[in-house]
Amino acid sequence: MSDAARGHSAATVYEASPSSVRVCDPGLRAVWAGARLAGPAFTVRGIGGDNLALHQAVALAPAGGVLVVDLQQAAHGHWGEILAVAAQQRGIVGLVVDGGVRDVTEMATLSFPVFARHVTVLGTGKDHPGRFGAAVRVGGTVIHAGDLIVGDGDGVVVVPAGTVTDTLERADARVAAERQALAAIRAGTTTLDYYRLTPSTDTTGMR
Ligand SMILES: O=C([O-])CC(=O)C(=O)O
Ligand SMILES: [Mg+2]
Repeated sequence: MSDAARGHSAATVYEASPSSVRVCDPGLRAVWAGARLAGPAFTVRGIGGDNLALHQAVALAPAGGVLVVDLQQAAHGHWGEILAVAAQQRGIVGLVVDGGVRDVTEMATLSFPVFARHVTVLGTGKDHPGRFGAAVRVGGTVIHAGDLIVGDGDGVVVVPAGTVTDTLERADARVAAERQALAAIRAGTTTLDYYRLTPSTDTTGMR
């Protein structure tokens, strides 16, 4: 994972600041096992079933950026090996797309992280230019250019740009606290005792 989220997982980033971090719906998934990314959003709105906007975006996005693309959930293979190699050439960190992609085995081999709603071979047109830098709706949530995107095997979360520093500081603190909890649990403390949880159900008779 890149330094943009200091190596924190999507779940840690969310739990660090649940009132500000937004969660994409679980239909947006890593298309290969182990894919993870972190970086500022470069927002793209294209027309579902057409991928000219993606070819443009690869040429326009800054190095270190994550392409965040609204394609209206269209089940077409808008992105594949060719675009992944082109994106890597430009230093683009990964892709989050509310639509479909293909060539997922090749993207795993390239280690290019992609989060998408569909995997499908169906091809696209190349006729409709995109819009760049405006707010987009992806994974059921509104994402602005510059928001921090963090994706891994648990899904994709969005940290509004103005809250990144605070959220990552809280994430650091949460990881430190969880390290202490894990040490205590490995030493035999129950999670009920460690977190001072009082079950409301009487389980004394259950064996
Ligand atoms: O046809 C396209 O542009 C999508 C694709 O499969 C690739 O990038 O390899
Ligand atoms: Mg291809």
